[in-house]
Amino acid sequence: MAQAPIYERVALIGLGLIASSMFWAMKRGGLAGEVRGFARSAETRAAAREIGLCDVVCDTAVEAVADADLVVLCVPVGVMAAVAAEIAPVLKPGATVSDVGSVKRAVIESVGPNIPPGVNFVPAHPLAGTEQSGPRSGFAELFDNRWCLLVPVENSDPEAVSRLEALWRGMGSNVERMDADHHDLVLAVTSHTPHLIAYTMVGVADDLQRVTDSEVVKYSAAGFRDFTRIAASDPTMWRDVFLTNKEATLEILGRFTEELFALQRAIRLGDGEHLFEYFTRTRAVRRGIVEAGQDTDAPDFGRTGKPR
Ligand SMILES: NC(=O)C1=CN([C@@H]2O[C@H](COP(=O)(O)OP(=O)(O)OC[C@H]3O[C@@H](n4cnc5c(N)ncnc54)[C@H](O)[C@@H]3O)[C@@H](O)[C@H]2O)C=CC1
Ligand SMILES: O=C(O)C(=O)Cc1ccc(O)cc1
Repeated sequence: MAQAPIYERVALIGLGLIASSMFWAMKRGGLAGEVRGFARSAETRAAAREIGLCDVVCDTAVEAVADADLVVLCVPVGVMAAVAAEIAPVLKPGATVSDVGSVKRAVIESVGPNIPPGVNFVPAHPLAGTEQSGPRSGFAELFDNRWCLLVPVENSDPEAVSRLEALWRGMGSNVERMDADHHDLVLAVTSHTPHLIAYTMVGVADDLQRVTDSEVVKYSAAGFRDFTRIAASDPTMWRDVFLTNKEATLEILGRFTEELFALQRAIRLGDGEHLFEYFTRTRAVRRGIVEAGQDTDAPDFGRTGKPR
C-alpha cells in the first residue's frame, strides 16, 4: 500500500542536480502530493517541462511557493537570501522553509531574518552529489544510504524538524542533526578543502599541459582523473561555498599547508621515515572507512555520476 504523502504541496526553487534528484526521490516514495518548481532561467524551466521534472513548473518563485507546505531552496548559497526575501510575503503560515546548501552558518544568518513569524525554518544539507549540474542531472537514488544533516535553528518547531526528517528518510537518506558551526568545520575538512585542492591540482596540470603537449590527459592515472571529476563541479556553486565558509576553509587550508610543507621538506631532505610513517597513518584512515562500511562511493558511481 502506498504511504500517505508527508507533505501535500512542495515547492522546489532552483531546478538543478539536487532539486531534480529530490523530485524523482519524492515521486519514487510517494512522499509528496503536488511538487511545484521554479528556476530563474527560461531554458531550465523549458528543460524541466520537457522531461516532466515537477508536476507544475512555474514562471515565478512566488507562484511556486504560494500554498506550499514545504519550500526547499535548491539554489547556490550566495543567492538564497535574495530568493527568501522574494518569497517571504506569500509563504503560508505553518509552512516549512528548508534549503540544501553546502554551508549552514551563512545560510542561517542570511536566510533566517527573511523568514516571517509563523513559518518554520529548518536548514538541511544532503551529503550526496556529483560533479553534474542542471535539471537533467538528477536521479532518484542520489540520496540512498547517504547522510542528510539537519541543522535546526533555535526556534525551529520540533514537529517541523521531525516531518522534514521523515521526508529525507523517505528519500533514502540517513539523517542526523548537527550544530551549524560544527557542520561548517566538518564539511571544510571532508568536502570544501578537498574540492579546492582538486581545483588547484587540475589547474597546475593544465598549466603544465601547455609544456607537455597533452601528455597530462593522455597518461593521467586514476587519482588524477578523480581530481578532474571533482574539479568539473559547478563554478557558481563552489565559488559561493568558499565565499561563505571562509573561516573554516581558511583554518583547514592553513593546517593543510603546514603539513604539505613538512612533506616537502622530508622529500628535500630524503627523510623516508617521515614519508613512510605519514603514508602508513593515512592508509589506516582509509581502511577505517572501508571497515566501517562507509565507503558508499563505489568507484563507478564517482566516475559516471550515475547510480550504481
Ligand atoms: N552539487 C552537489 O553535489 C551538491 C550541492 N548542494 C547544494 O545544493 C544547492 C544546489 O546545488 P545543485 O543542485 O548542485 O546546483 P545546480 O547548478 O545543478 O542547480 C542550481 C539551480 O539553481 C538555479 N538558480 C540559480 N540562481 C537562481 C535564482 N536566483 N533563483 C532561482 N533559481 C536560481 C539554477 O538555474 C539551477 O537550476 C547549492 O546550494 C549547493 O551548495 C548540496 C549537496 C551536494
Ligand atoms: O561529487 C562529490 O565528490 C561530492 O563531494 C558531492 C558533494 C558536493 C557538495 C556537497 O555539499 C555535498 C556533496
